[in-house]
Amino acid sequence: MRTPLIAGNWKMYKTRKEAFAFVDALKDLLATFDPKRVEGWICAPYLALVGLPEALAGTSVRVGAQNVHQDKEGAHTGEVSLAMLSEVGVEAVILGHSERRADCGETDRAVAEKTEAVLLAGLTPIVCVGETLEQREGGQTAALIAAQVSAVVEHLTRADAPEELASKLARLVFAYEPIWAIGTGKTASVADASTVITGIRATLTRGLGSRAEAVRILYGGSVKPDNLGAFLAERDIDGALVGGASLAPDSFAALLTVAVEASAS
Ligand SMILES: O=C(CO)COP(=O)(O)O
Repeated sequence: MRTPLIAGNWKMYKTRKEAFAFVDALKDLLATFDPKRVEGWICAPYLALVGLPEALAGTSVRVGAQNVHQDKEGAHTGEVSLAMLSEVGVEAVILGHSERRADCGETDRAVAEKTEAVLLAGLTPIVCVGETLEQREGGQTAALIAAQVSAVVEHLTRADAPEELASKLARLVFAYEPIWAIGTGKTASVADASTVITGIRATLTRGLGSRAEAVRILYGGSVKPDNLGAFLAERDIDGALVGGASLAPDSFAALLTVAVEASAS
């Protein structure tokens, strides 16, 4: 049984002051219920990460980043390494978000290398895949998503991959985020999301065999507390990657509440 995961992606929102005010308010809300049966993650901008895990201590909410460089260190101006993230208590990293693929030209290859680096460093990668509206309307969704997922799996399982990687593959998380559903208020239908996510698991199974069963696959794109339950009711959808609705403490807590209820039913 896979543990449901609700990951908030704050994107480029919240100063440090705002981030810590959010945590204070969230802790008050979490005092009244225990979201232990689900994992909650807040993926904050870099500057807000410092001190955030300590501020969340005592809750079951953990902290992630939104990107990382794949190299251990080096001449990469403006980049941040896994050692730097680990040192401040970051445990997960969102990789290959469509906004980074578009804004920063991040390729499938770079996303695959970052995924390997994150796994080897003992953190959890949340690998994003998704199609544009044009690609969906052109009937390319299934092939495109399979290619994005395969690029990662083939890299992780290539002949010369480090041996220790094999034992870490079950910690992978994928997020299916149709680009046209991000920040638009228009979600994919539950049936469409489920079809794509079932396809992702099939691609994972071809590459990883039985280890694919442990991989969690999230849906992302205009998820709110009132539509989350329908996605979580699907067998292959293990949680959500949430932008806008993760920014307010009450709606993030409401998302966790829905996930707890879904996991109990
Ligand atoms: O991009 C997203 C999360 O990574 C989704 O954003 P919204 O929930 O605001 O649509």
